[in-house]
Amino acid sequence: MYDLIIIGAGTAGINAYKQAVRDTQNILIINDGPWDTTCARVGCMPSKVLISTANRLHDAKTANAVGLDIELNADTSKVMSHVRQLRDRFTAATLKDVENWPAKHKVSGKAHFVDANTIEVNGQSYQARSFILAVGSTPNYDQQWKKQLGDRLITTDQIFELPQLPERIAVIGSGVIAIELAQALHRLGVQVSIFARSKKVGSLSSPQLQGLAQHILTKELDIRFETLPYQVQRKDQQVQLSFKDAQNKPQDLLVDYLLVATGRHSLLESLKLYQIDSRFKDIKDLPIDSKTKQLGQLPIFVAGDAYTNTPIQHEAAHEGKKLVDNCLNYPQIQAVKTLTPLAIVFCSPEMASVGRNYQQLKQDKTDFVTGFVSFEKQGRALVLGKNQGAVEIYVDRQSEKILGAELFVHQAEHFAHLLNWMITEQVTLTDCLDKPFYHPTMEEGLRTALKHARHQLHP
Ligand SMILES: Cc1cc2nc3c(=O)[nH]c(=O)nc-3n(C[C@H](O)[C@H](O)[C@H](O)COP(=O)(O)OP(=O)(O)OC[C@H]3O[C@@H](n4cnc5c(N)ncnc54)[C@H](O)[C@@H]3O)c2cc1C
Ligand SMILES: NC(=O)c1ccc[n+]([C@@H]2O[C@H](COP(=O)([O-])OP(=O)(O)OC[C@H]3O[C@@H](n4cnc5c(N)ncnc54)[C@H](O)[C@@H]3O)[C@@H](O)[C@H]2O)c1
Repeated sequence: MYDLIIIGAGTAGINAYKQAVRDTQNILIINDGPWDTTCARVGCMPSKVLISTANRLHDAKTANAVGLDIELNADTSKVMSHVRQLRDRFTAATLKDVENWPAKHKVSGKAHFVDANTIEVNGQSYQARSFILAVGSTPNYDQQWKKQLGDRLITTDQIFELPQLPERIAVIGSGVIAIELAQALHRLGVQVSIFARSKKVGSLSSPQLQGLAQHILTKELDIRFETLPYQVQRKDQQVQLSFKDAQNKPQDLLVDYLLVATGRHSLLESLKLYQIDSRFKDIKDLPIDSKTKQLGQLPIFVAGDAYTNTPIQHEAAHEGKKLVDNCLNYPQIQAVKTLTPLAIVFCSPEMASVGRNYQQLKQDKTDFVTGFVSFEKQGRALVLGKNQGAVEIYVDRQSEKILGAELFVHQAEHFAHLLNWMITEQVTLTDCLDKPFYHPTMEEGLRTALKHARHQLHP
């Protein structure tokens, strides 16, 4: 019997293995499919390469904002081979790591449970005292649409394999993946039409920032809010979408591909958990503790995207690593959800959310003030030709500690880290304002927001 079996070798599983192997050699890691992680193969990394190239082109094409006039064109077959080349470099690094692990620790194949201590892979049984389930998630799409459209319906599992970018694409969804990729494709010259079932774009929960994001992004992108196609049909090598326009008139749109970005679902369903306990049939209703990630009262823990409200890479890595202690020290277990929340959307301007977001603070009836800054007239943002967007910083009225922030601004990724670390250190508004702010920088904008909050606390 193994001390621990890890199922899934993505970000969470790999981190769990690397942590566990320090304490025991009596472990096994099982993985279905490639051993190079969703993040490196079809997620974070190829998407960020595509976005980065698209933003370079966009900056050059809009260089009149900084007094330049540049004519440029993109050969999208070169762009796509660049995406794959860099992607292959990232996946190769992960695979090299895995290759160095002892062969007796690794099994390739799809695992499922037989009982609480036994799993089966490729017809063979393995037993363990504890398990980490790190099986990740997979894109949602309508099976009927897939049948009709075949290879013309794509998700993030296929898009990075396109030899070149098509002329026209329709995107379903206006969440994180949809908005990142739709904007990148648009900036690379693809005619993009976005169909969104709601009136929300990206991840922002603050009504003011959400409104601003909709306003700014719809100036650049063709987003049809609260509109979904009622019919899709394959027409030779194209897709015809039928939908009703804002005047409720039927319209048809012909595109080369339909990119479906309507969320992802957990692969826990592949594990047949109901063979452990019949109450585990509905994977949306599993008794998994949100802090310790324990399944029921069993020595079974779930890491990463398989079960989370934060399906992001660093959370998956952290959970994978931390859950090893819960497994090897069982029944002594502790919370693994310990990181101050941090989420970034790499659209442009970038969106970010740090600590508790606006909606959570409102729901909890927290007594807070909002320090606001617009970057439209901010000095450094004007110099960079990136004077768009705004930031909200939420400050507790009693303790004057920073509780959270939402951002929609150029390079929000850097502000988000600064603010996250300040929240983690439980820094107060006065502590923050006592720090140096170099001139002229975008960070001076943060100081404006902090001062705005202070003014409300001490008019
Ligand atoms: C397009 C896209 C862009 C993204 N961009 C970012 C970003 O910029 N920043 C960020 O932080 N996050 C990003 N993410 C999210 C990030 O990729 C995930 O949070 C992370 O990959 C989750 O890791 P994981 O270990 O939980 O799952 P995975 O890496 O998916 O690993 C799960 C593994 O388990 C295997 N498996 C499944 N079922 C079984 C079974 N029954 N038996 C054996 N093995 C099984 C799977 O085949 C897979 O190898 C992005 C995701 C996508 C799709
Ligand atoms: N920058 C990053 O960190 C990054 C980038 C990409 C993905 N991710 C992670 O991946 C996760 C998944 O991203 P996502 O964009 O797939 O999910 P999401 O939840 O952000 O967006 C899903 C979108 O699909 C729509 N939708 C859902 N069901 C639908 C249906 N039946 N019909 C039509 N529309 C429907 C939603 O309204 C929403 O617009 C994210 O939550 C994020 O954590 C992170």
